[in-house]
Amino acid sequence: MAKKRLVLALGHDALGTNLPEQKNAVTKTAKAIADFIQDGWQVVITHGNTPQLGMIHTALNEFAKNHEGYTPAPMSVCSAMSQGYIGYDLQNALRSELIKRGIYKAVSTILTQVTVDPYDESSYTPMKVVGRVMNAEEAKEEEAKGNFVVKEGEGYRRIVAAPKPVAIVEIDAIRALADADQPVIAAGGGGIPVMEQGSHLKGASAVIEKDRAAGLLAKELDADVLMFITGVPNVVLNYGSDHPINIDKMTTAEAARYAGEGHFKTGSMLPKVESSIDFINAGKGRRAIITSLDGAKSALAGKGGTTIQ
Ligand SMILES: Nc1ncnc2c1ncn2[C@@H]1O[C@H](COP(=O)(O)OP(=O)(O)O)[C@@H](O)[C@H]1O
Ligand SMILES: NC(=O)OP(=O)(O)O
Repeated sequence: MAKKRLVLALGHDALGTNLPEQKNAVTKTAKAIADFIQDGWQVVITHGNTPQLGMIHTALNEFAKNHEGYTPAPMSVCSAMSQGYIGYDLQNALRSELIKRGIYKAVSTILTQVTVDPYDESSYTPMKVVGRVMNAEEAKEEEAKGNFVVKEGEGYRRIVAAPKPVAIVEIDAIRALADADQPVIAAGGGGIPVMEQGSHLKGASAVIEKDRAAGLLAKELDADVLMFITGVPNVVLNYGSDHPINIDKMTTAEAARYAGEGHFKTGSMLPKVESSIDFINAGKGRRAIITSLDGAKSALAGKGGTTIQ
């Protein structure tokens, strides 16, 4: 019997937000992923990247500002670096966990590019926050360069467009590894955003929402389950109020209705729910799960978490 395919989208909690945190977090995350593999799932992993991207972008660009001979690094190059860095930690943690369990499978990371539409409407309303907190003077300098900033507390942070993912360039390579039952990490950070210019792919100064890229990945791979591992065990209604209601199960029609009523926050829960609806409606017998790392195993077995079907 063919193995069932699981696309896992890892959020901040599963990765941490700096070097030591990530080193620790991936050890725990790898155990959860190894459990799925041991239980017979074929696993494809994707992940967020904004803390790592911010760290890399700040380090390179601040250094270049103050040191002759160094040039600033574009967002797309930093995105590629973040895929390499996160993939490196994750694939080694998972490889090690699998070996401990007597499972010998190559674990790889595919440097993944995702095409975006240069006229995507997100260009007009940048919303993805990246990088360190700046003071007012630095914020002005960014704006003078044509970049956008947003006020956050006492400081400012850069915001970039989050265009919709159109196509995953390396999808055939990802599928080949998944078909060979090799765990593969792909489309990290939503994929490196690129624009098609004839045969050339030009990096875009944007960040694709990883939840939307995860949905596309799951659709393209015809996955059985799309699971978002995030900071909460359940999706709730009336989020942020004093009377939240846990959702255990919802249909795509119910999910769309709740989304329309404003229960899911833009840029955090909303893209997870919308990607789930899109993934489920594009095939048969599919389900999406939104839960925390601790709840992941039982949610996949049908207990706990939020399931959309
Ligand atoms: N309706 C909701 N139910 C549960 N969590 C919500 C809801 N709306 C917004 N959230 C927030 O969304 C967060 C998860 O999204 P996000 O911060 O993007 O994390 P991740 O890095 O895991 O993708 C939760 O930790 C919670 O704070
Ligand atoms: N690219 C992206 O959406 O990353 P986060 O999930 O870390 O925000």
